Amino acid sequence: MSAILALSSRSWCCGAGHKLSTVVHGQALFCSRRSIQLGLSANVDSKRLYLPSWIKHFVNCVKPRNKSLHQRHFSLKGNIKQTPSRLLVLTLGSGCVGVVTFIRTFSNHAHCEYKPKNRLSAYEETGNIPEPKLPWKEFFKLLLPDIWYLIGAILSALAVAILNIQIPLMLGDVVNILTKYTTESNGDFVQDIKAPALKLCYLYGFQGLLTFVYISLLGSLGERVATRLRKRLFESIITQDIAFFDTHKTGEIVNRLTTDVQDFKSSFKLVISQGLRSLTQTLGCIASLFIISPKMTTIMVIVVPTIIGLGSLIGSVLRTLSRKAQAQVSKATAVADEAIGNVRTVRAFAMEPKETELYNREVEQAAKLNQLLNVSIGAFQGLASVALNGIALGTLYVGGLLMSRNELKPGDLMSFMVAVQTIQRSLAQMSLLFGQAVRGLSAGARVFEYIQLKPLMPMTGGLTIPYHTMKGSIEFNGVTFTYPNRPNQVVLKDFSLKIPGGRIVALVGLSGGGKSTVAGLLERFYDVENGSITVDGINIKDLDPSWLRGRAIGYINQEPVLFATSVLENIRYGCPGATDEEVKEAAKLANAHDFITSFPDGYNTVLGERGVTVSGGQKQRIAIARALIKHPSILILDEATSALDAESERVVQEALDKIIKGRTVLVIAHRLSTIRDADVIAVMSNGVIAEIGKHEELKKKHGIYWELIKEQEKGVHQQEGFFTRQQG
Ligand SMILES: Nc1ncnc2c1ncn2[C@@H]1O[C@H](COP(=O)(O)OP(=O)(O)OP(=O)(O)O)[C@@H](O)[C@H]1O
Repeated sequence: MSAILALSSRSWCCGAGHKLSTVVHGQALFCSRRSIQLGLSANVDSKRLYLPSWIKHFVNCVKPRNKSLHQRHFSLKGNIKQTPSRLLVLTLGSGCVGVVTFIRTFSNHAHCEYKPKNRLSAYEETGNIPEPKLPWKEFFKLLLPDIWYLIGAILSALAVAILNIQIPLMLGDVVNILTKYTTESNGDFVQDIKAPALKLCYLYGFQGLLTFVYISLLGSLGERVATRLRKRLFESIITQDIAFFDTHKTGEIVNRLTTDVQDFKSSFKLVISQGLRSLTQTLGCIASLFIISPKMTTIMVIVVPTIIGLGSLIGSVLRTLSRKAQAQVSKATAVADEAIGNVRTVRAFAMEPKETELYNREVEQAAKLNQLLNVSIGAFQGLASVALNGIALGTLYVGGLLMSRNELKPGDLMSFMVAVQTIQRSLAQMSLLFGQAVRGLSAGARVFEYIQLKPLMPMTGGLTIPYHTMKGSIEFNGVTFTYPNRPNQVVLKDFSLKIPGGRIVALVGLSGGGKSTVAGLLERFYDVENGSITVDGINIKDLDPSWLRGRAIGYINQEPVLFATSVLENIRYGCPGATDEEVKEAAKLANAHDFITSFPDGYNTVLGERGVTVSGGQKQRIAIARALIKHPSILILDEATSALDAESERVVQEALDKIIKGRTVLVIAHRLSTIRDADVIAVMSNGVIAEIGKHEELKKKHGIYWELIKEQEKGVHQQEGFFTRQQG
């Protein structure tokens, strides 16, 4: 549409005024890559209007020659009646095409809605979740430390806008002098043009300088705010309750830290720079218009608000669409994150094609939504462009009429048109910014949603028990527990267990009986609903959680996770202040020193992501050293050896036997042979303790424990038979 308009306006006029048009448009644009892509058509629009040529055409039309006023009026009408009316038809026609495309794309989308029925259902957005809103108060608090950057940027952006309002007026003065010299030859042109031309030069110079100032200030402000936002978001995420991580996917969380913060930052910068500038220019230019011609301005004041109203209506549809598109991108990222994070499992099941298919499907769905969003934004901008160009044509028509009646000077019409074009460009930029602002607002709302999420459990604060007085006795009193994400399944029902200080208590039982849940509750990963858990008689809710987890309890589970750093730092993770010697001591106790020193880089050997570059047994012993270095009074061994082969199990078990001495130990084990010597064995079934006693006592009872032993012996025999058959 704009191309047609540009071509038509070119064909109207004789091509003069290009230089002037370049100067008028020579403003620094400050957009993100995305907004430039989105805004291409809008920017092209404004660049192709060649206003001075329009004016020249009009000046030619109305220039007093040898015609009567009536003749001039008639010829003007004839000239502008045909071409602009054709243009208006074309303009409105292309606008209709835009509307039809917009509606069709929406209806197409309704047909190809994709409903995954696989593991992706975990990422499905529940339709009833209310859209988060940006908490403005919180946001301003975050801005406060850099308020001077913001004030500086706003003031310089406003100054640029005010200069932009002045420029059309100055251009009008220049054009009036130029027009004077096209009809008369007496006078000093250089002298006459000097003052307004110099003024224009100063204005352009200042405009360039201030543009540099506000862009630099905003750039710095954006980075500082985004950094603060990321820090606060990460701190909030990492301190959330474990229940939060049961219901939120890693990819989705990471997306908020990366894409959402980035989108919010870009939008914020754009809205302050271009949005504020465009708004000021629009308001300022409207004031100028009133000064130049109140008649023409009145017409504009009626038309423009109607267009803005329609724009807001379409905008609300775009907001919903943008939210859907963002959620879908998060979903695709979450799929990739899970597949890459578990690449060994994927490889082991030869699921690469399935994972690729799954990811492709999600990415395509995201692309579809984003394309729809872009098309919709395009349609929106197209319509906005139609409206704005219509305004320009209308102004030209009315202005021409006033000129033909000598009610307006050519320079004034020039000023009016440049001001109108400034308004048009500003409005086009604002419509372009709208899409970006919508994205930014919902991205910001998503970021603040997590920042404001308050965990139910504190990270610090509460009682601590001095190391030398701590006995480590533990008591579960009538504990009832349900996982927050599965409220209908009661995992522990009135569960009671006493673990005297310095004793070893083993928890055994069928899979899913609630053994790991008991360990998790002792670590206070979750709070119990009914009953209590005490350490040395103190309810763990009254104890300092960071002391409880960081000092009092050492937790070793079946699948320890190591970090992609050196062995030394991995062990030191258990006690950040530990010396190298203390790290080595802990490694020796965990039977890890020898294999660590056999690595070419020894303790400085860097482990792969999640510790993939060491064997299962080695990983487990590094994890034991990491738990030991904090000298915990209580040890939880949750299936610590069950993932290991017989040889690794033996070495790890040796290490465990050494470290459990003098500590209160809760052992959870499947292999009953490993807990025979425990002081007490508790057999769990369906969330309660079904049997309790020593190994021999329980065996004699011929109950669940005895059944479990029989089952395991049968399994061992079957395994032995299998190997014998294989060898035979
Ligand atoms: N994070 C969780 N969210 C919801 N339910 C859970 C969660 N973790 C475990 N459960 C459920 O709680 C019940 C007890 O699980 P738990 O892991 O404590 O059993 P377990 O006795 O340790 O099993 P296993 O011997 O197989 O490790 C199971 O039904 C399990 O599905």
